[in-house]
Amino acid sequence: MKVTDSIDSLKGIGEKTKLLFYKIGIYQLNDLLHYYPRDYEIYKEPSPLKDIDTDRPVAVIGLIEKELQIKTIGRLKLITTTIKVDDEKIKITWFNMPYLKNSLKSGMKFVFYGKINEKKKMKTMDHPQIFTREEYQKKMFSMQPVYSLTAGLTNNVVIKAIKQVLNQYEIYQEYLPERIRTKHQLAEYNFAIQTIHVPLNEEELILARKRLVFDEFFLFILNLQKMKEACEKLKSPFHLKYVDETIQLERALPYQLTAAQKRVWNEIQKDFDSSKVMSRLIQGDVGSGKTILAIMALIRVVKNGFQGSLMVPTEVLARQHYESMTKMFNDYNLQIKVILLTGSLTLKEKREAYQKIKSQDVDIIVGTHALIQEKVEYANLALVITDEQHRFGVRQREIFAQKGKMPHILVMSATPIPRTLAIILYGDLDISIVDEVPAERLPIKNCVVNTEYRPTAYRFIQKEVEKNRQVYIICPLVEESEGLDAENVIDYTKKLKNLLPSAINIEYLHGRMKGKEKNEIMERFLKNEIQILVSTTVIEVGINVPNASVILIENAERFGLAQLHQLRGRVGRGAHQSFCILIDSSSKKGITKRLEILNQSNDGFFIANEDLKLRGPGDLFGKRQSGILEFKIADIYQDASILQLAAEEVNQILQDDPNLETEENRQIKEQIEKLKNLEQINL
Ligand SMILES: Nc1ncnc2c1ncn2[C@@H]1O[C@H](COP(=O)(O)OP(=O)(O)OP(=O)(O)O)[C@@H](O)[C@H]1O
Repeated sequence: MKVTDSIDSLKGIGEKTKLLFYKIGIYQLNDLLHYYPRDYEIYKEPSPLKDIDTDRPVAVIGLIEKELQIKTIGRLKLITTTIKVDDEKIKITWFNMPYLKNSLKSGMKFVFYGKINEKKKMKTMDHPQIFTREEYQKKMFSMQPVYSLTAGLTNNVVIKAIKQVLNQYEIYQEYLPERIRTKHQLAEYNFAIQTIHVPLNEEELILARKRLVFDEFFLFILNLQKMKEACEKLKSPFHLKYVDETIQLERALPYQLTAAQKRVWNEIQKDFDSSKVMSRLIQGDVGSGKTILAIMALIRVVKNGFQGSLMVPTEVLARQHYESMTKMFNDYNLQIKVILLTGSLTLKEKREAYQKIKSQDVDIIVGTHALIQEKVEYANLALVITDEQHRFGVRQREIFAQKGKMPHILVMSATPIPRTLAIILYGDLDISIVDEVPAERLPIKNCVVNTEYRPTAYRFIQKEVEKNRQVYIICPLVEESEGLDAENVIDYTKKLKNLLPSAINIEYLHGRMKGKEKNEIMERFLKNEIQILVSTTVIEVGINVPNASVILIENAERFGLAQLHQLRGRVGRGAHQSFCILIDSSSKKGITKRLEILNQSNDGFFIANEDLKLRGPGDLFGKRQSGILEFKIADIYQDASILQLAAEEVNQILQDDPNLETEENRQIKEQIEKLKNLEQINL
């Protein structure tokens, strides 16, 4: 057996389970070993209720006060009871486990393990695990990994599969020099992989995690540096002379570019003036006006007779850019042809698009990942604009190099990272910062409230709609989900429709809808035919509807701060006063404190820094920032100090041995090659 063996070479994994593993991106044993847990259940000593101040599962010893009740709702069986813990009552609900009635009787004491919530001043626990005290004693202090799953695949199946592999192999060869490991107290590689999946205690887990985080950063930075070296030597085959159309557009815009936008535009122009291949990152807070800079760069390219492309993370956003660009080019009579290329086009539409791209019948191609698929042949692509989620890494550059020439690259990012980190993480790119928002913008007014505030919020929303404004409402879930106590867009929309006058058009949007439906909803929202859009976080990145003035975020406690900041950035993009209402459905002090940070500031950098302070380093289970340079295990904020160390080591190594030729460094080189082949490296 080898790590490159297929997942179904394991015992107990047949065709059906194999496909479930495929769904979460696990094809080979190697993928499985690098599929790290998203969390761990830690069975700590049962705590007294008054000491519990966390949103993590805990164990409590409870006396069953009432016989279990069974209620059937459709196909769902709800089993409820109340337990008494230190003179306080907790309402317990299980789902579809009617047999519990036989073993859990009133007057008996058990250990209940689960999350404690508070609903209408009553403490609740949904679907807790139950143990006798003896059983719990045995389990105490053990840790169980929790993996991200897909419907049909259980945590246990993943655990069993991983254990099979771990039991069989001395999996990997250590490749990191002893010197580096000792200096930074890094655990051995095999130990780290083993322990991340089967930790014996928290101390070992922290060690294992540190090693894997270091590796992830180390290899990532090493690759970036190599890439930078390679790029610096490249001469661009595209000579892009200055064109008048960009200045004409700038003059015709309904607004003045901010000083920051002008500065960044100059930096881009300088790259074009030089003979090198541009690799530039434009970093700017939400709504700072990065898009117009991208458009101006595209115009310069097109007016030099070449093609440019804009690649974004979602179809909804691709369509938005496509439409606003087409309109802008028509309005200003720029004679530029734009085409949309996304996964949801029909085969026929795709074929037509490929043809037009190949014959240079179109100038600008806007789309999702579909843009870099094999079948797309560009006639003359000179500029690729992408966002940080689609890091335009080695592989993509290679694809383009194979397809022809090396285009200029512009990466856009709204991630607020301090400059020192940005320099490391985007080491291959020159950085431009749009550090200013348009002057006439009014700062967003924020409030963090609990669920009792909803009626007031709805009255406020109604008034805003009467003023012709529009509203986003964000819910974490698409539909009601077993065991998850959070708002969902489908029921929420129904509820709002009943509460608000029928003249107000309320619709919902979520990621599981078909592409066509999503487009239709977004188009209607853009035209103000829909006034209230109840949505999941599909609207998170880039969506631009300047007339929207309110965003209400339900279960705000469930989101990371960076994500909330992104969501909030959907309003305050026009001249209207905008508002962000964060509904905190938990009553935990720590969480509210976190949300308070958003209340204090609209500045992404400030928020990221405060968040970091609050979480403190080494907080293994902090909410990971989503959407930022997706590392498998590392978190750029939380692990900032390891990132620095890894960067220092890389610099040292490359300074001493640029081609990684010494015996020690050759092993590192081999590891990179191996991981690249296994697609296990974040490039
Ligand atoms: N200098 C300016 N003055 C006034 N409005 C501007 C200016 N620059 C851009 N805008 C407008 O501000 C809005 C937000 O700009 P844009 O969509 O480019 O933001 P962004 O930086 O891409 O933000 P996000 O990261 O949230 O997508 C748009 O409606 C745009 O037309």
